[in-house]
Order: sequence, then C-alpha cells, then structure tokens
Amino acid sequence: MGIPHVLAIPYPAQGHVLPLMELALRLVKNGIKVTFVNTEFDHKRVVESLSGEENVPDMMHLVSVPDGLESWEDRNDLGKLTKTIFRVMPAKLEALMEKMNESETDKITCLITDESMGWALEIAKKMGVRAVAFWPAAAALLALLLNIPKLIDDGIIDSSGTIMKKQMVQLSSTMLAVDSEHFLWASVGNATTQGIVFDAMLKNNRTLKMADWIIGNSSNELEASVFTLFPGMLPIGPLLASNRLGKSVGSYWPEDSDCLAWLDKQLVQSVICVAFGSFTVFDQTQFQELALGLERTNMPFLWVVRRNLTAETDNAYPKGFKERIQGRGRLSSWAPQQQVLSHPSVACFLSHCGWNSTIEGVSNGVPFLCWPYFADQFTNRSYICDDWKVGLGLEKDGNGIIAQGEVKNKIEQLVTVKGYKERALDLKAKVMSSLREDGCSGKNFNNFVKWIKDD
Ligand SMILES: O=c1ccn([C@@H]2O[C@H](COP(=O)(O)OP(=O)(O)O[C@H]3O[C@H](CO)[C@@H](O)[C@H](O)[C@H]3O)[C@@H](O)[C@H]2O)c(=O)[nH]1
Repeated sequence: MGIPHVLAIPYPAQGHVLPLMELALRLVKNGIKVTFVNTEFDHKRVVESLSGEENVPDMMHLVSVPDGLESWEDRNDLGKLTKTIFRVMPAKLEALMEKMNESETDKITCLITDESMGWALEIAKKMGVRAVAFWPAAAALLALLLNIPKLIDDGIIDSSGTIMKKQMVQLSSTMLAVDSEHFLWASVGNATTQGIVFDAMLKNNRTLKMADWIIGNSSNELEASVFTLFPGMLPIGPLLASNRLGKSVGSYWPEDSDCLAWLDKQLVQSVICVAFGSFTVFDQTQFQELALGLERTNMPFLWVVRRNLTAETDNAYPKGFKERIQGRGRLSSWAPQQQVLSHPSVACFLSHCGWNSTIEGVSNGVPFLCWPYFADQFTNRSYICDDWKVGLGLEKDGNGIIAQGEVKNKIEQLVTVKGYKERALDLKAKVMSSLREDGCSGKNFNNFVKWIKDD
C-alpha cells in the first residue's frame, strides 16, 4: 500500500472544524495524506483567514462541497442547515470520492467524519473504505445520545424528543447528572428546529454502528467514568496546536495576533480572558451588564467581541465604556485563543463552556467563570464546577439577567479564593500526561495511526 489517504469531513461549525483540522494535521505529521472537506461556505472563510500563512502542509488538501444553502442564508438556523446537509451533501461527497478514486495516488483509504455527519459513514461503507467517527464534544454527551431509547422507555422524553419529565438524569452512579431541560437538542432553537436536530441525532445513532473506530477529543483523565461505561469510544485528546508545536488552523475569522503583544505587557496572572466561541449571542442589556461587570473588576481584560456577538456590536457598549477602559481592557474581534490561554498573564477565563474552550482552558491550568449559552455547554459547566472544581458558575438574577455585580463578585472570588488555580494546575498535569507515548490518549492515537497505515 502507498501513502494512506484520509478524507476528513467536519460538521460545519467552528467548534467542529478546528479540532478535526487539528487531528488532520497530526495525521499529516505521521506521514498520512489528508483531504479536508469543508462546506463551500466554510472553505472560503477558512482559506481567507489563512492567507499569507504557511500552516497548511503539502500533504493536506483543502477542498469543498456545497451545503445546499445559498450564500446569504442563515447558517445559525440549525434546523434549516441540518435538513439541507442531509439532503444535498451525501451525493456531492460521493461524487467527490468517486472522482478521487479514479486516480491510484488519490484513492481514499479511510474516511473520518464528524459524528454529526453520520451519513458519510454509510457512503464510506458502500465504497469499501474504512470508516471512523470523530466526536468533538464531551464523551458524556455522546453516551447520553446513545441512551435516547432508554430515555424514551423511562418516559423522560417522548419519541420525538420532547421533554416529558424535568429531572436529573444519570447514566451511571459515577457519571455526571444532566438536567433533562439541558438535553442537547432541547436547547437549540424553536420546537421545529429541536425536532429536526433530534431526528438527525437518531439517524446518527444508527450510522454510528458502521464506524470501525469512534474517537473523541477528550481524555480518560477528564471523563474516566464515561469511557468505562462506553469502552468503544477512544479518547485521543486534547487536540491542541501546541502539541505539534504549531499554530491552530481552521478559524473562520482572521485572528488579532497583536493581542499577544498586549498580553506580554501585563503582569503574570492578572488578565481576565473573555470569549464565547462562535455561536453565543447577547441581547443589548446583557452585553452592557457584562461590559460594566468587567469594568468594575478593575482588572485588565481581553474580551473577544465577535462581530455578531450582539446586534450592532460597535454601538452596543455602555456610554463612555471604551474611553474608561482604555489601556486596561483590550477588545478583539477574534483572538488566537489557544495561544492566549497559554499566556502567563492570563488569570482566569470567562467562557461559554464550548467543549474546545473547556479543554483549552483545562490544558493550560486556567480557572473558569462559566456562562453557558446553549446545547452541551451546561454539561461542560457541570464538569468544570461540580466535577473538576476548577471554576464558578455565573447565576442569573430575578430578571433573568447575569448582572454586573455578579460578574465582578464571581471573578474576584475566583482569583482570590485559594484552591481554584491549584486544582486547575493539577488537572492540567493529569490531562497533559495522557498525551505522552505511555498515556491513554497517546497510546490510542498511536494505535489509530498504525491502523490507518496497515494494509
Ligand atoms: O476569539 C476566539 C474565540 C474562539 N476561538 C476558538 O474557537 C473554538 C470555539 O470552540 P468551542 O469553545 O467549542 O465553542 P463553539 O464555537 O461555540 O463550538 C460549538 O461546538 C462545540 C463542539 O461540539 C460545542 O461544545 C459548543 O457548544 C458549540 O457551540 C475554540 O477552539 C477556540 O480556541 C478562537 O480561536 N478565537
């Protein structure tokens, strides 16, 4: 067999593209050729944000297929996006693979797909190609999804995913309890969207059975009880650019690298890093309370204010805010987050608790302030606050708002009360040891590479 050729297919969302790209780059480093298939919409953004950079090696090719939506249509409408993906992408992917297979050197030997694009596993099997499912979120979430039939039997949800009982659900006595109201599909959009997403999850559960491997961006040190209950899933994380001594690739937006020079000028462990991933949206009141809360801490802060974090972002700040925080507060539209979190000046991370942000903070020993927005982020908050005890959750007041006083008080509590930083450093050491040759994630990854290279 010549050089193995992997086709990698992410779900089209920032928190899915980045970790699969990281996995792809690690495979390339191990002598495997990778073709990375983004949607056309994402491909354009990723390539644009890469311009002038030399982070994509020769053995990695970036290609695209359409997602079925027009360029102007709203890709944050997860119902619509999910429907068109399932309708349009399978035939496009199959055609792409057939074309590649016409050439002996381009022949696909293995397909790795995000679990949420489970239909690709079917195509791989049909074409006689090895099939791998990649799970980019907490393993606990996949375990819960695979238990949907039991949730229905127990009357917690009905057969269309509607929550019938509000209760905590625990799959085993050692696993995290999840509030049924925070089930993944139950917090995305309106009832129609939730139904479409739930249906897609059922389909993905079925296709997952076709996977030769299920690998995840987690580690045994973070979720041991899940991997005991669910031995078929192998953790290979955390997948971080620093592990291969490179820069993160796959951002949708150009990074403000200058913020690293700004961090260089700050005192050690003095800065609040604030970032909410790629989906979170704030209304005007909440946005302003956050701004005022950060201002009231009197600490330096680096706040990632994505262009669409709130409506009319430029005019959304409280009156005089930018002038008052000058020099102390740095506003950035998209930061090199992994590098930021590894910077010695960072004291804590105010985060929406997306899984990538969670493991990036953990891998750098940074304590968290948790402000989950939707989907799996509530479970990730429980891990951070209740299980690993490396952070504090922000609570809403009687008006359903996280008020400026709450932001200020919790940040002060986090950085002054002894224990959070110590536990965060302890967890970091455990998680990073997993990546060593003799660590759990390290061994799993090496076995995986061997399997891909085997005839
Ligand atoms: O200024 C920024 C902000 C973020 N990031 C990166 O963007 C990624 C964001 O991923 P994540 O923290 O997981 O958040 P989302 O983009 O919101 O990810 C989606 O996908 C995740 C994985 O399934 C889920 O856990 C989240 O809930 C879901 O919203 C991370 O790698 C960050 O380092 C940057 O590079 N710069």
